[in-house]
Amino acid sequence: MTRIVIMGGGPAGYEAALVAAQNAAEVTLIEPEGLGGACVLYDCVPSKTFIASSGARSSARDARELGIRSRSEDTDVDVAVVHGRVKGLALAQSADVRSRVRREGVRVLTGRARFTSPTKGMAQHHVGVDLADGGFEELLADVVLIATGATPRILKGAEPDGKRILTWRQLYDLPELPEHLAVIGSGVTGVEFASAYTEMGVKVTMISSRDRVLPHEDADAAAVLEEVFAERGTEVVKHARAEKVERTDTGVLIHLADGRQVEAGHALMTVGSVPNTADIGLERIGIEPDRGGYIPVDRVSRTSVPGVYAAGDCTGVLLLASVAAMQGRIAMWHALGEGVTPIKLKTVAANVFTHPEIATVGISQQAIDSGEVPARTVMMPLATNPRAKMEGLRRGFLKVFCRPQTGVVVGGVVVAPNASELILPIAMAVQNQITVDNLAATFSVYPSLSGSLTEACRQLMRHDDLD
Ligand SMILES: Cc1cc2nc3c(=O)[nH]c(=O)nc-3n(C[C@H](O)[C@H](O)[C@H](O)COP(=O)(O)OP(=O)(O)OC[C@H]3O[C@@H](n4cnc5c(N)ncnc54)[C@H](O)[C@@H]3O)c2cc1C
Ligand SMILES: NC(=O)c1ccc[n+]([C@@H]2O[C@H](COP(=O)([O-])OP(=O)(O)OC[C@H]3O[C@@H](n4cnc5c(N)ncnc54)[C@H](O)[C@@H]3O)[C@@H](O)[C@H]2O)c1
Repeated sequence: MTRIVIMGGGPAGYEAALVAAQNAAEVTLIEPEGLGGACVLYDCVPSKTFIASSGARSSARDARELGIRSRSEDTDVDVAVVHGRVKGLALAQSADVRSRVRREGVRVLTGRARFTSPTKGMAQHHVGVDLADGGFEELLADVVLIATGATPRILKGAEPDGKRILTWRQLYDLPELPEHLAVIGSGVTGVEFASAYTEMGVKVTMISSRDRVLPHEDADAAAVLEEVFAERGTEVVKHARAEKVERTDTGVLIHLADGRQVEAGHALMTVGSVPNTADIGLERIGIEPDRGGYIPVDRVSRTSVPGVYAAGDCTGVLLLASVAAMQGRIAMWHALGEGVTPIKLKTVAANVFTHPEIATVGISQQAIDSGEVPARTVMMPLATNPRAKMEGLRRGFLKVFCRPQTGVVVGGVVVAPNASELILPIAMAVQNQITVDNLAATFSVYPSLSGSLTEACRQLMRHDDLD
């Protein structure tokens, strides 16, 4: 029986454990915090639960435009209930994962793992576990999966104190909503929290080191978000690199690299993450992390050392729960000799959970505009969609990209309140190489937002095949 040891119980680790157990391996999973990992306990699940509450407040506000009013004009936020719900749901989800992996026969150890192999190049790997109860156990493994994830990056001079200067993991311990929150860093994490707190009625100031928010996402989508921020009074301070965050009597003072200063009540640091790869004994087996500390892997999750795989955020390959889980499963299928398709990043659908949401899949507009990928494009504003009008949606759009000659769909963007759901047909088209003609001929419900997808595809059909 193949002995498999998995370091880390996040989506990469626990999904791998399930696959390995189902394929008759002897599996031990080591995790110090709780199953589901940082994803379930601190990052993805809590933030999306908080965003669900902020979305409920937005719906109450937006309902007024549709003629529905509550007796009081004010919508109160019960922070204790919101935070309690966030933490409770995370713990419940973690417990669900724990019972699922246990049911499959996985041995779970609560502790911290590291390589303890005496020399490099051994056929079997030694993994030492510093157990939470103070004990130590050493395991012998034929295959090891490193799935240790990442933690919030700490900016020197802006060390979080959990009171006024916060990482996103400390937000749900605040006794009240901040009066004025400065969000430092305008990547996906930063804009999701900026949007959620804006929708909660908090005054928010975004500190963006670039000329726009979401520098790595679709520029038109980022522009929509900036419009919404402007309409809701959320200021975006651009070309602004925070150098230091200082505590004051009433809150925080943020010192920017160009000498500007921004005052706020609380500062939320969303300046990226660092992989948890420093203290796991990689040097003992001969794995050299890259400059960012990430573990290099190939498309079936192999590291440079035979029998050692890595998956998830510790590899730096698209930091998404869905990708982490797929890398973990692929690693196990490969290690156990099952047929496996290498991971295809161009088919990954992702969503930014702002208000409105931004969902993307496949080739980006930027890759097309730069000439890197030849494609025809269409952009349909939702404002012309009948269902959007009925729902009072003024902003948002849908983009579809296809190959110039064949019409095969290669990518798309959706900006809409439920973009995370609307992206699926485009993702299916990209994954299965479906053409715009096929999508155009598909019945969509009338009236529906997805009607804009079939309409977009009809527009892309109108072309000269001899182009
Ligand atoms: C605020 C936020 C929101 C996000 N929202 C989304 C989202 O909506 N959708 C999405 O797809 N992705 C989202 N992500 C990204 C997603 O959370 C990560 O991609 C995902 O958690 C990666 O899974 P993982 O298994 O690699 O690592 P993690 O979930 O980080 O799990 C790794 C685990 O390894 C454990 N560990 C560390 N060191 C050791 C050791 N030495 N021994 C044993 N165990 C160890 C840790 O305790 C941790 O529990 C979000 C990220 C952030 C920061
Ligand atoms: N909905 C989701 O799926 C979701 C949500 C959150 C995060 N994630 C994943 O996590 C990844 C990381 O996102 P992230 O936003 O945490 O990190 P990031 O590294 O993408 O963004 C951090 C931002 O902070 C800026 N920054 C760094 N130092 C700064 C400073 N001193 N002052 C001002 N700005 C500074 C950087 O320029 C960057 O734009 C994403 O790419 C995504 O894959 C996904």
